[in-house]
This record gives sequence, structure tokens and C-alpha cells, in this order.
Amino acid sequence: MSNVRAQAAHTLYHVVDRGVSLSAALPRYSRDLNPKDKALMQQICYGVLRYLPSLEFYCQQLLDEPLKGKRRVYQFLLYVGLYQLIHMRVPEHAAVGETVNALKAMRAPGLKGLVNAVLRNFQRQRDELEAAATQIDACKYNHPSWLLKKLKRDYPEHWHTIVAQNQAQAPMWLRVNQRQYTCEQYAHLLSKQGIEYSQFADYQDAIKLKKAVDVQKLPEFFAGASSVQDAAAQQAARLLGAQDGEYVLDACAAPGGKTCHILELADAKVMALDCDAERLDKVRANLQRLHLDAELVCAQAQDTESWWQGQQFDRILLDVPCSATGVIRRHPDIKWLRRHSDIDELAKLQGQILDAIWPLLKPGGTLLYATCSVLSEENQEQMKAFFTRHSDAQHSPLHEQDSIAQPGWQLLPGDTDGFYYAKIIKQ
Ligand SMILES: C[S@@+](CC[C@H](N)C(=O)[O-])C[C@H]1O[C@@H](n2cnc3c(N)ncnc32)[C@H](O)[C@@H]1O
Repeated sequence: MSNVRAQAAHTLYHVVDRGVSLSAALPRYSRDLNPKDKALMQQICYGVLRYLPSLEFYCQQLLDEPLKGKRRVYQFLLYVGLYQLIHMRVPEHAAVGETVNALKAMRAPGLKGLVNAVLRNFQRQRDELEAAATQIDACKYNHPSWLLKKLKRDYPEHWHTIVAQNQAQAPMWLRVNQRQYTCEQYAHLLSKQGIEYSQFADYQDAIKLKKAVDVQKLPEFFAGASSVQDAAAQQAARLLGAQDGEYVLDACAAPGGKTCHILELADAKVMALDCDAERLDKVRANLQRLHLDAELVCAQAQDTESWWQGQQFDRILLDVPCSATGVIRRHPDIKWLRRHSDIDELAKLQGQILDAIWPLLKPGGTLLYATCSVLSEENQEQMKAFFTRHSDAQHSPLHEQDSIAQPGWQLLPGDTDGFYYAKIIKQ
């Protein structure tokens, strides 16, 4: 039988040192665990990634030198032990004992003394170490320095709140398939199943659950009655506003959350394009579960000559690849997988996709630009640059009260994920 803490250390090593995403690493390393241990491993991995800089700092202070090379994975086991001591309601002796025991499963019993000593020394020196960590911004806020700098620049008044939200657990939102149920009807089904919710009138198709549940427990989930999607992401289809009979392009579509929502709201003809064939399979599966249909195309969106047949679209959704800095609380690995240099590269790619796709929109048509980023390079600045390059593009307010001068709508992580939307009309 696999050991939870050992498997968590392997997962974290692969995410942080090898650049594997948490969503890919978790299933791989938790395969042989029972459901309870799987949940515990997930909790530990999310937690360590949320608090990585401070855990690294404590180890740096407590070890003569960091564990390197083949021993690197044991450094992550130390983070697992420290995380349990600091942030989990595990009795301290159990946190230390279980972490030391994991070395047996990792075939490194020789390191028992070292792991035990580091964790015990942390317990003894905890107050001083925690006080020292708060003197370093990256450890105090548990974010990479480059990201903190950008958040402070873009949100001089709100960066604290964003950082705090990034450390929190995200709520679970459902999107009710309006072809099958109204929110009220589905909420009733949830109640009958004993699932508690709080409904939000602002978000037309969305229901927030009080506590996350396995989708298997959701009423008629496999019959297509609902989907799991954050309420901010649910704004896309509503803002795009596709009408029956229209030809719509969803240019970065996988795994298809927004494609399906567009089709739930209108009898439109949708082309769902993505450059990742495996991710397109997920679009296919989602369409099937929801009894919807779209044309699926695997291509680079900006490489229009390779896939576009010449018929212009009435509406285009561009949910571009981005830093995902608006969804850090759902994917804490983003803080460590993203690099400062990625932001300029992503902004460049987003600009290229925008420019390549723009001629494919009919005059009078609508393009909705979307990111799950909170960084201005990918959002407001991207839009500003786009409008200077395209004189036939006109910014359209998303809500009646919006000012024309400020293109776009920036949602910050809180009740919903962080998202950005800008609506552009072609003249
Ligand atoms: C933010 S995700 C899209 C999420 C999706 N719209 C949804 O709601 O489920 C961005 C997607 O863009 C795809 N992508 C990245 N670069 C691309 C490119 N050059 N052309 C087309 N798709 C691209 C990625 O594979 C990824 O699936």
C-alpha cells in the first residue's frame, strides 16, 4: 500500500522541480491510495504549494545545506511535515511520526534522524522562525516576488485582498443547463439530495454550493443537468450573447466549458477550436454529456490559413491562453510554474491570436476577449494596443453603467474567480 506523505512528496517534487502541473501529477501519484488518503494527499499538496516560500525558508534555516540531486524529494517530505505541523489539525507527535515513517516507503530509512531533527527543531524554534519569515515579503505573503510586484503595481489598493484570496479555498459553482432546468428547479433537486447551496441572482445560471461535493452526487449530472464552472467563467456565454442560427467561433475552446454554455443558451452553429488534441477530447466528452453538438477543430488559432474555410463568424469568443493568475486559489501550482518572462510571451501570443482572428469576424459582429488573468499586460494593456492597431474595432460596454474610456471588465478573485472580459464590435 502506498504511503500518503511519501506520495505527496513525490507529487510536489514533480510539480515544483520538474514543472509538471498539479492536475497531471496528483492522479498519477495518488492512483493506489484509498479515497480517504487521496483526499488527504490532495489537501497536503495544495497546502504545501500555497505556503511554499515560508516552508522553504524554515528548511533553509534548519538544514546545514538543502537536500540536492537524488535526495531532493526528501526536501519536499520535510515541507509535507512542516505543513502538517503549522497548518493542519494533526497532533504534533503524529505529524512528525507519520512524516518520519514515510521514509520507509521511500526506501530511505537512513534519513529518519535528519527528518526527525528538522521537524523537532522547528517545534522548538517556531516563534522565532515565524517572526523572521514575516520580514521577507515572499514568505509573508507566500507568493513569488515578481508576481507580488505586478499585483502591487496594478492594484495599489487591493493587492492585499487578491493575495489573501489566492491563499483561500475556492468555492464550488455549478452552471445549470437552462435547456433542462431553471436554477430554482435545480436548487430544489439539490435540496432533495441534501446538498446545501446559496443562490446568486447576479449570475443567471449559477448556483454556489456551501461545500464542494463529488460530481457523482450532483442530481442528474450525467444526464447533463449541470456542470461545474466558476460563476466568473459563466459570464462569457452571456456576454457573447450568441443568437439562434448564428455562426460562432470559440477559438481556444478546451475543455469546452464555455462552448457548452453558448450552446445551452442558443441554437447556434459553433466551431470549437483548440490546439491541444487531448484537451479537445474533453470538449467532445462535455458536449456528449450535455447532448450538444459543435464542430471540433484541432489547430493553432493564429494559423488561420490551415483551418479557416472563408465563412466569417457572427460572434467570436477568444478565451486566450493566459497566466491564469486569476485562478491561483484553484491551481496553487501556477505560482511556481509560471515565470516572470512568461507574461510578456503570453501577451505576445494573445496579440497574435487577436490580430489573426479579427478578419474572420463579420462587419457588425462581436468578439469577446477573455482571460482568467488579473495582470494588466494581458488585459487592459492588451486591449489598448489592439484598438490602436485596428481602426475598425469599437469597444462595447459590457454593462449599461460601464464607461467607454475603460475597455473591459476586471473581476478579482473573491466570490468568483479573477477574470477579464472585453467586448469588441467590428464596424
Ligand atoms: C483558458 S483555456 C480555454 C478554456 C475554455 N474556453 C473553457 O471555457 O473551457 C485556453 C485554451 O487555449 C488553448 N490554446 C493555447 N494556445 C492556443 C493556440 N495558439 N491556438 C488555439 N488554442 C490554443 C489551450 O490548449 C487551452 O485549452
